Amino acid sequence: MTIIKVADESEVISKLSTYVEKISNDAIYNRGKFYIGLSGGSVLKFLCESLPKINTDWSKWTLAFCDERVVPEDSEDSTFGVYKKQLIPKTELTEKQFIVLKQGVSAEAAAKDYTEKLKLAFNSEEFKFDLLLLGMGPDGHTCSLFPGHPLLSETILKVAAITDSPKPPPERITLTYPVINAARNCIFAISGAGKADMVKRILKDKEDLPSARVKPEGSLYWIVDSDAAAHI
Ligand SMILES: O=C1O[C@H](COP(=O)(O)O)[C@@H](O)[C@H](O)[C@H]1O
Repeated sequence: MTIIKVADESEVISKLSTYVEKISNDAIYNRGKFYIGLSGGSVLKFLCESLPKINTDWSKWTLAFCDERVVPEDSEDSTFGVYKKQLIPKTELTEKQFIVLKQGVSAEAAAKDYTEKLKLAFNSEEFKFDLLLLGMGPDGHTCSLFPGHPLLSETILKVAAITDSPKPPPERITLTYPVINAARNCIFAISGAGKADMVKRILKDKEDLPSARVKPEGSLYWIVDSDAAAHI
């Protein structure tokens, strides 16, 4: 694990640009494609600012979601809805490159459908992402994997439904650890004093919280600004 401490949110954003540019270009050079998993919450804002700055072959990108809320695409809670408005117009990406949630079905049906879409995208039963961009909530959750939730032990499903998310909205789908931990790279991007206690509990005290269970086969990076890193 590599912990990268930076001054502030703007440096989190520029560090993210550097890493995503390098990892995407390495993947495209070595395998001709780049598979990335995006998160919502604060990471969404960081990515909408950092991704347009990078130099890459956008046509080789396939973008999926580490988690997504089961809401209409035009809802402000829809993670894809925000990327559609705030990222796509600033890059050469097209909507077709995003693997999106099926609309108008239950969380369980959406998770099954998302699994099938990932099988097609990867042309495999194994979903090996080049990069997952992750956020961490103040309770230590990542993706839609929350402390104490039974989904933390999921080993069969690759994409699971959750209908009792403690953070609204309650219905979501999420990648599970077998997929997360198969990734070639995972990056957490964390900013602000509101995350400082949890950053300490995970990175210093090594508490067994959802974000601490991200231990990919590949590389793990935590980009943390000085407010979030205040206690480590
Ligand atoms: O609900 C969610 O929360 C986490 C963390 O969000 P943050 O705003 O505290 O950074 C996010 O990573 C996840 O994708 C999202 O659905």
